[in-house]
Amino acid sequence: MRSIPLGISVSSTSASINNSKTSSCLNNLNFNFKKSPNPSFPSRVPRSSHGFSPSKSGVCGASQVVDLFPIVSPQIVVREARLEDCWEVAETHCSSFFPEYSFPLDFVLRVDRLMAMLAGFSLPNGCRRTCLVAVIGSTVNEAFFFGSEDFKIGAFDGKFNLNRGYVAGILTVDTVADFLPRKGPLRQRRTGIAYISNVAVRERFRRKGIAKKLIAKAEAQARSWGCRAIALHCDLNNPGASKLYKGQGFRCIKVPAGANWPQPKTSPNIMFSFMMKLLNTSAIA
Ligand SMILES: CC(=O)SCCNC(=O)CCNC(=O)[C@H](O)C(C)(C)COP(=O)(O)OP(=O)(O)OC[C@H]1O[C@@H](n2cnc3c(N)ncnc32)[C@H](O)[C@@H]1OP(=O)(O)O
Repeated sequence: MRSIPLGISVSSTSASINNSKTSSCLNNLNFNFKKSPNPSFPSRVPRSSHGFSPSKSGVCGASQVVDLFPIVSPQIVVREARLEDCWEVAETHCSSFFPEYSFPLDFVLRVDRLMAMLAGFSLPNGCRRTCLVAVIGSTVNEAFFFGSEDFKIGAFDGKFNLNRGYVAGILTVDTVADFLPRKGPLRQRRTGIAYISNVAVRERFRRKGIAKKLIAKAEAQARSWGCRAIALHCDLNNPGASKLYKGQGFRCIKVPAGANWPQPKTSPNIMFSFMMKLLNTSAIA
């Protein structure tokens, strides 16, 4: 057990949030479909359809194989989402979190997600938010852009490039930290802790190390914002995601019994572990 500067203890073994209200919300998506659980925290974990098996002890894992033999796998670039990515971001999100939906509901979901992203999200003053994408097959000169550096449309960069590649994975990182306990009598927002949500990789691209790359980039982004830690909620019934985050150095936070601990708003049946990782701030990317 080690301690993280939050006044809470960190267990490296199992996830435990001793709060029965583990239902709750997704802070940065505007979905309102009653049928669905929180899209960021799916109750159903789609199984991957890759050709590799997860690593057993001492055996090289699938995503490690891709790291070792990059030649046989297409190049994956992780970057900030731009305007031209928005439909594929919506598709990746919906197909990963709502795989059971079929036409026409799946189409409505994608349009809803797209509108939410383009409309933008209201962020408290000083908060940052970035949607990262992992793209495959972006071969031509990445330097040729239309639009402007400083212009943002919703969660997207206002510039775009006709050679955009294909979005295979997504991740949102922000500094909103809605799910952390507030500080002091004024209940001030905690600063310096970035929050990851909406991690999704298209089913046919899973177990190739894409989520690992997205997380690494999110950590670099958080460091560049001056954050000292990064956190997330993970559905306890999502063993693949838990393994991913533990493998990347996240540890489960044990919330003290009776603590007034904010929870993501989703279906009341979903239980989450809150996971956190301290960032090595000397390694600014
Ligand atoms: C904070 C949040 O947003 S939680 C929500 C997480 N998202 C989802 O559940 C959506 C549906 N699932 C997905 O999109 C994907 O399966 C993800 C995001 C969980 C994983 O994406 P991937 O690109 O496949 O992960 P990646 O290839 O980087 O895996 C890295 C390691 O994580 C672990 N891992 C990932 N998926 C699995 C799995 N299904 N079963 C077991 N271990 C897994 C493995 O240790 C893997 O290493 P290995 O392949 O060398 O054994």
